[in-house]
Amino acid sequence: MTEIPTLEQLHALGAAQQPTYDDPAAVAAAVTRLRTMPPLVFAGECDELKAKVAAASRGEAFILQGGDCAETFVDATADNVRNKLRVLLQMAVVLTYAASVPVVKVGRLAGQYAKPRSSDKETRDGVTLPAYRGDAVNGFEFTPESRRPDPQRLLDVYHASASTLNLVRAFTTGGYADLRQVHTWNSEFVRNSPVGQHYEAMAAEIDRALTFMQAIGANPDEFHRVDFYSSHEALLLEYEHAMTRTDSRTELPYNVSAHMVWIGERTRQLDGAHVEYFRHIRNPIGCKLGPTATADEALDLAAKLNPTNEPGRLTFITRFGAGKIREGLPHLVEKVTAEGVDVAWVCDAMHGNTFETSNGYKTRRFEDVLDEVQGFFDVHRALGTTPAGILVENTGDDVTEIIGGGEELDELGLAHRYESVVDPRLNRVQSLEMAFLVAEMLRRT
Ligand SMILES: O=C[C@H](O)[C@H](O)COP(=O)(O)O
Ligand SMILES: C=C(OP(=O)(O)O)C(=O)O
Repeated sequence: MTEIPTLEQLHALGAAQQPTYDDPAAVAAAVTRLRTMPPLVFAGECDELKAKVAAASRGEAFILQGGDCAETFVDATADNVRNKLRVLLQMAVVLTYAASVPVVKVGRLAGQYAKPRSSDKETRDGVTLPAYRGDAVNGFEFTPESRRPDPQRLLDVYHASASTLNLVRAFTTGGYADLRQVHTWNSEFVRNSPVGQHYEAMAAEIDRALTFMQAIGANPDEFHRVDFYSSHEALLLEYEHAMTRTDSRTELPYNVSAHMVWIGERTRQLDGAHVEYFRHIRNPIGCKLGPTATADEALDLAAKLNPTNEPGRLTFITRFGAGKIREGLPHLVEKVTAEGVDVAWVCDAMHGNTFETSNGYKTRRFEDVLDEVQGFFDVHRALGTTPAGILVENTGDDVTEIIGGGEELDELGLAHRYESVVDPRLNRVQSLEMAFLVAEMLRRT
């Protein structure tokens, strides 16, 4: 169980969604180099997150997992990282204050560079090239050179993730995330929107509460830092395997490229390479479950991924779509619960709600995203089980990728600032609106 299978053994099981490299020696060289790189996270931090996920599964905390669909190297800048962190901090403070529950903050960042795709190829104007699979694999530009899978990019992922995580650690421990900065996270653009004003009013209440707590002797340093964790889909076996190390405290293997890693909907085959890899690492892990997942599959996955039923170890991230969740989720949750399986249920309100507009943009409706979260809460309330968190794809910028929301963005408005390289993300205002609405749902549970 603790001995990690070799890369060759994993590939022999059949690994879905892997790039086809044309230079095996260059792949081997990149893997060898990665194996020498220092860890990006410590095993003890992963254990700490596991304990928090366990608390969320008992209803004592709530997980907010958010960030880009796909990070890009060019966007790994200080401004972008700060903006992403800022919107997650704002969402977290809204959820914490409005629902009176500790929020476990997990970024889809510092490693979210590889994407599963529906098709291996993309055709434009009669030209067919490999599909873009994330900056970890190839470039977005539609040229043969750019779309060629390049193993050197695996090392670029490491460096971009290291600098992102370094900055996140500086922001979250160095004062930027201090609760007394709650007003400064409300940037000009958001402040002028109705939801921004709602946030300002709440921030003023938080200020008063903090002043009161200080007056009665609370230590202000308690508000100075926040715990923030990194996560990504562990898709590329070469990268994830090379970033697996033995923890010196316990002699157990951990993926040290992120605190939490998850298995995607397209790579969760019970006998496939990803499940085999994941069952060996000791991080808290997620597994996506879409509308085709059966309760028996979920039970088999839990038995394989968490045979000792360790609390906080396994999160099932459901992504049914707004139209299917009320019908599909109850049976799954009921059966898994009846079997005594310890799991945290998180709602990915994005991936079951994607569609293409008539003007060619991949988008989602804000109302569908919310409806899926509402369905998730409804199902858990009806069954007496615990909604442990939400997963969103969002950004700290004012992009126009998801229609609807308070700004009533329509299909034509998508063209204004559509920047995602794969799936559409909630912008800053939509993220904040969502936080207030979810806080309301959470308060009622
Ligand atoms: O983020 C999820 C998947 O990578 C994405 O939805 C796949 O998109 P595609 O259908 O455009 O390949
Ligand atoms: C690809 C993703 O989701 P899914 O595996 O659920 O399609 C994702 O969360 O980036």
